[in-house]
Amino acid sequence: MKFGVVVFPGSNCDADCLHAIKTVTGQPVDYIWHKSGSVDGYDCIVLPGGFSYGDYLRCGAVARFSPVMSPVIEFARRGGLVLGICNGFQVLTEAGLLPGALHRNKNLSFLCHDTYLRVENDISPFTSLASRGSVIKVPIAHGEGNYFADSDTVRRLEENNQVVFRYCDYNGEITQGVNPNGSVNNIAGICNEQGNVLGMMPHPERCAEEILGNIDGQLIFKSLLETWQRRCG
Ligand SMILES: NC(=O)CC[C@H](N)C(=O)O
Repeated sequence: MKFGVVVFPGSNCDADCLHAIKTVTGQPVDYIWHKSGSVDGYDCIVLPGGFSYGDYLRCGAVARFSPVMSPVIEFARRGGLVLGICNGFQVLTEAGLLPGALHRNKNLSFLCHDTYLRVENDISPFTSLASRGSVIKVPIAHGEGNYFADSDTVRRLEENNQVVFRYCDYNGEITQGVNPNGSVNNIAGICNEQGNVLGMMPHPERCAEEILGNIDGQLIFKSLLETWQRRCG
């Protein structure tokens, strides 16, 4: 399985993603410069976190027009696996690959701390090794992570099982104060209707090795590999 990590001007989690993928999956992984006109030969494209184009206009609003995004959109439409983390999630909503938008955090502060996530969908390619209702601890680091969509869209996301991760407490309960940024329905990550595109605000690459004191983020990378091996191996 071959992974590609897109590098936009201002990406700052590209190296962490590449390292985590290589370490956790043992699979080949390349950087893909944002000016690239092709993503041929890759099985999973990762849009990493950061401050692409300095977050000008809105986070992800400029990166969405990078040359690489046309082949990424085409790849996603053909069913290719695409993972957007934090700024990558913002790029995916701007590109129309995922519905809704990421607004400024409700307290208008940049937030950088651990969060607990309840796995709501255990059949997605990104969570196939989890069980529904299990809880993982994954850090956030964002200023615009307040997920918003109109009520019809949110209803559709819930009905179609597209909410993959929800902010919760360490027990998996949705209690007062566990929603860090004001996201509607405590949404921390969603997938598209087909399930091959995931956007999540928390950073699994920052908690994927023992030395970091938390390996919960491995779930996403190991699930991707497991899914790919089951489908194509
Ligand atoms: N870590 C990130 O990807 C941050 C994304 C974006 N720059 C924000 O502040 O919301």
